Amino acid sequence: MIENDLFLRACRRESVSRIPVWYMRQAGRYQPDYRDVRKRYSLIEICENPEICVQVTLSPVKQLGVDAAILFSDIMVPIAPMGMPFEIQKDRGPVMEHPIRQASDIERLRPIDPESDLPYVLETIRILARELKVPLLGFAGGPFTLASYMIEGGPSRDYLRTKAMMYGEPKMWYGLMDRLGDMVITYLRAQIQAGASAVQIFDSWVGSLAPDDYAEYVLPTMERIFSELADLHAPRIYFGVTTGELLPLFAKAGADVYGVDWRVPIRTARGKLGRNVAIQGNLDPAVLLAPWPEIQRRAESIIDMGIEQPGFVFNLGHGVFPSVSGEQLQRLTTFVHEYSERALRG
Ligand SMILES: Cc1c2[nH]c(c1CCC(=O)O)Cc1[nH]c(c(CCC(=O)O)c1C)Cc1[nH]c(c(CCC(=O)O)c1C)Cc1[nH]c(c(C)c1CCC(=O)O)C2
Repeated sequence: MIENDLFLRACRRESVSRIPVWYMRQAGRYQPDYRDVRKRYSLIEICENPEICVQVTLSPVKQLGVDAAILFSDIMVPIAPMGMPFEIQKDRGPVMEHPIRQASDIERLRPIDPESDLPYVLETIRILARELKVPLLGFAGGPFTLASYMIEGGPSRDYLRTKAMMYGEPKMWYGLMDRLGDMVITYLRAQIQAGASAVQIFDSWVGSLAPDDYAEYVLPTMERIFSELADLHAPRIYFGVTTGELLPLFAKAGADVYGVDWRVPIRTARGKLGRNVAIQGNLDPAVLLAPWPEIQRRAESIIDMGIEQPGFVFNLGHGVFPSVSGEQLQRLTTFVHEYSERALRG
């Protein structure tokens, strides 16, 4: 039962008494108890075991006092039931056994049925929805970001194979975008119907595209995804990294909230996105390694810009990383609550 709905109110641009805060990748290796669990289970085994997955999802909420939980999973989880096995390699990320190389690799991709393909994800969400006092975020990867792993075969810096297909084999590319768009719609609808109160699309690597190419090759699929999720009335968040030049096009995708990284100031992001959406972000996670006064100074500046208009959620500009101190995150969470409460009182 949700008792603290600040996050949902901010996503809907309603008035709040203080700014809600959560952190991307708030569950992970910076936590000693997460590292203990990972000694016994792989990441995928955690995701496939509702009892463990619930505890991993709950632990940062209890430890940090954040205003939202995010389902512990990975963007690659629904790719396996589409017919593409993968593994998560330590300190590297997702690696595909047989990356996409030809049209038949795309044609053989299957639609997912979350209840039969991913029952453990929906069971985890149902348990969390009963136990949590703050909203639960579900999530999926963005089609471009997912395609980059499926085509490159693993993490990439320049996405050469992905872009070669996008620019040179548009029929194949749109066939892949259509299938991944269908999967994201089906997967997020199932997460919301199981109990997620909001959803986020992590399109982490889409910032590698030029605006015209994003508009041509990716935006139509994003418009379809957000439009197909509208009737469920769960806030839809769209996040990417290095997306400053894409934001005017991001605004056309139809999300309710846009997550931005530290490269674009909140005020500038609002200018590019327009006034009728909420903003989430955008502390550079590396700042968490600086002394507390520097963290506080930057958090104040972000909050001062965030509260200039209704619809602001404090977050990092990308995920928490392993060497971050849990104590600093705890201190930052308390600071955001206290500083924003005073600032909003005027
Ligand atoms: C690009 C991406 C992936 N997965 C995800 C993204 C988008 C978010 C982002 O951009 O950071 C999404 C994701 N994956 C994971 C989360 C955590 C959710 C939560 O906070 O509970 C989230 C939000 C678990 C995970 N997924 C992964 C970890 C790493 C720790 C581990 O292997 O246990 C976690 C906590 C593995 C993974 N998975 C992926 C990569 C690149 C890696 C390796 C990077 C790393 O090692 O941190 C793909």
